[in-house]
Amino acid sequence: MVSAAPRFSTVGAGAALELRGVTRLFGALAALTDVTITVRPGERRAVLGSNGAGKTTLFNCVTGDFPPSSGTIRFFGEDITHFPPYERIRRGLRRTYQISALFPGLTVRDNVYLACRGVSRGRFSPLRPGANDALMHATEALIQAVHLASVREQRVAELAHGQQRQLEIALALAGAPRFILFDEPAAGLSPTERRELIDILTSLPAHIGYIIIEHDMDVALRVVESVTMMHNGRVFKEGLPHEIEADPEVQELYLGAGHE
Ligand SMILES: Nc1ncnc2c1ncn2[C@@H]1O[C@H](COP(=O)(O)OP(=O)(O)OP(=O)(O)O)[C@@H](O)[C@H]1O
Repeated sequence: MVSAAPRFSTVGAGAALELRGVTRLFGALAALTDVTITVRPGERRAVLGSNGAGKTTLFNCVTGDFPPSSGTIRFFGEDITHFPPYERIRRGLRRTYQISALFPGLTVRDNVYLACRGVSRGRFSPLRPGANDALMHATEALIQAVHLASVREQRVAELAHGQQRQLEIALALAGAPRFILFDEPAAGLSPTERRELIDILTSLPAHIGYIIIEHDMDVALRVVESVTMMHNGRVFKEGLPHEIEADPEVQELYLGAGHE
């Protein structure tokens, strides 16, 4: 049955991401209250909830943009609760944003290249023979992974909205991530673009786990194996996609009237 208890907990060293008792206050407002979530390596999880449920704050706590007021966050066993964002990135954590973080005047290829260069930390030093080849190879592999090979020389400003979202996924994939936080990647996509997105997400290498915030249930429940439902800053339910979809309380709260 679907329950509010941390249903998928595998407490201990085996977790990719483990939040324990995470609370985040903004003044008197508790955006998150005592959130405990455990995600296994390679696991794909949807975080659902109405507007204001605390989903983005959850991401901000994990990335370090807004650290928790209390509680702990472990990433592959390491306590990262107080790490700055770049230390988390260095350990293989990535995030996409609702608002585009692309360079609109540059080509698709240059955007991906810069992302690979930015996270390479000298691994692809241009001063070493063949280093640039390795960077170009990584760039091309990511362009292929997000189905943008036919527009690799186009400027980002000329791309369709869906292609821009695909490019954001390529940037998140730069530098061998272990875990990605996807913030509403299907927002504003056409039905065709959504199908493309589902295809890209389900084709990611199996070792890359992710959490996806997504209001479009058709997308969210197709690309994950587990769901955490949030309400008023707390974990409300956890379950398998089909359980969450069929749950009367979830339907009442989230799928019913009033949800955007
Ligand atoms: N920087 C902030 N300062 C003050 N309050 C904030 C801040 N960020 C979030 N909040 C508040 O915390 C609560 C949770 O917001 P959050 O953005 O995490 O929800 P959400 O589930 O992501 O919503 P949405 O689906 O609308 O993006 C809301 O009441 C919001 O107003």
